Amino acid sequence: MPVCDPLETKMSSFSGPSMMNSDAAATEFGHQIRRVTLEKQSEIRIQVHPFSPLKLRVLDGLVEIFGSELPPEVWLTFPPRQQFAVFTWYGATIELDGVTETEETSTETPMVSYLNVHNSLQVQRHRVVSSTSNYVSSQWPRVIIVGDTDSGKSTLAKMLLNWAAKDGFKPTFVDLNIGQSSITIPGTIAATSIKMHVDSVHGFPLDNAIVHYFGHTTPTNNLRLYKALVEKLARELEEVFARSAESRHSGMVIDTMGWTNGPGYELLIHAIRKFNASLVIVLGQETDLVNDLNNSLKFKKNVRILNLDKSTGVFFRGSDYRKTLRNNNIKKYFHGATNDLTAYTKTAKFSDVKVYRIGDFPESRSRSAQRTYNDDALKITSVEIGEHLLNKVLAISYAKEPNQIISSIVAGFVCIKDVDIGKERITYISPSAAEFPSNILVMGTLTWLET
Ligand SMILES: Nc1ncnc2c1ncn2[C@@H]1O[C@H](COP(=O)(O)OP(=O)(O)OP(=O)(O)O)[C@@H](O)[C@H]1O
Repeated sequence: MPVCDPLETKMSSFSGPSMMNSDAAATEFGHQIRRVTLEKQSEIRIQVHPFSPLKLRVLDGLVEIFGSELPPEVWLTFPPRQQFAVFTWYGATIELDGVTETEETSTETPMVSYLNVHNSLQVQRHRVVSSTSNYVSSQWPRVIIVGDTDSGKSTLAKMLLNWAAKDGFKPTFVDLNIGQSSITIPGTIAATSIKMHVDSVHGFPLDNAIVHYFGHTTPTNNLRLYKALVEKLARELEEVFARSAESRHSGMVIDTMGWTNGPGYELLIHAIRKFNASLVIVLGQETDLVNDLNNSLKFKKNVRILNLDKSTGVFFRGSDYRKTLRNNNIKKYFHGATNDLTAYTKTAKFSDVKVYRIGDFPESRSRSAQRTYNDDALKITSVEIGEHLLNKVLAISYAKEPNQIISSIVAGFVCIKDVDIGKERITYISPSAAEFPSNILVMGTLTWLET
């Protein structure tokens, strides 16, 4: 990677499947091995076929996918639908095997401006490491990325994390994007420390993630709960930073939802304040948003706002496609990125588990209309086990008592596959055979119908 001038209690074994490899369906669509030569500072933008994986290997030169360098000569299998760019700083040759939905090469990328940001963060990190000033006054980088949906926020977050990890730091990734979560399933507010580059196929590490279950893919179902979980996560990370100088100096990168007006804007300001962000990156042509942020944050010390171009390579994802991606994300949790893991099917007596919900919300999104369910938003209510739980994705809480549910992280998730009222038993799938850490399960509106 070239250096440009600088600008001024954890997820347990329920955390999902580990790495795997699969050749799966490529042959069904016929092998089409081809070479692609990339000139310096160019990228090939790929959307993998919806039903067939794509294999890719590097023949010559250094390439990276969103900041994660690919090993030479190793065939990597990318699952159907994955969208990514293979970028090279100095030129490279790669080989592709399989069918792509779309494929285009481009030399017009904002990568230099993104790398400039990384270099300025590195200057900040090194300054903090060598500083003798006290904990409170040390300004380690806390970056929050905001912008419209499909502006490339998660992608830039990955780059900044990967480049920092490559330079020997261990930044924390904070994922507040409940609609298209990156760390684990949708509906979660989570953070994880990035010790190595983020795997281009399998995504973020889950073993040490701090995960809270919001349970919905839109914050409007319970704005107060969303804020409460953001605040809780921010406090938990402060504790981590107080204990670990390495994490503290490495700082954090926060990914947000693409909702930037009205209540969405308020949630952004709330997150900027609670995580004490030092740099707000606004992606895309967002003059109004930049002005609003400048206005809202003018009395907040030590926060800089930087507007960067969005990459023309970012894919637009309509609402149906987003739904499909959410389903894929849950499927990945239970069955692995390349679909070659079998989840455990288990049963439990009704009396073995207790299901709770937080606040008042409509059980299905279609019935929610525009109603805002804010009364008793943080009230914990016991849920009777019944057929309404079919296909619901429930979080396994670490809480020992119901009143600890909001403040507790979750160990993982199960999906309810059958409810036998007569025998008073539920059947569920889980990525782990381990016992639950407590008998408390948390329900939201998230469902998953295996296809
Ligand atoms: N340069 C690129 N080439 C190809 N694909 C890209 C590129 N940049 C981003 N993408 C893809 O475009 C899609 C949208 O990008 P990303 O998830 O970063 O946007 P976002 O702003 O975080 O979206 P949202 O807020 O809606 O979740 C992703 O599938 C990502 O992998």
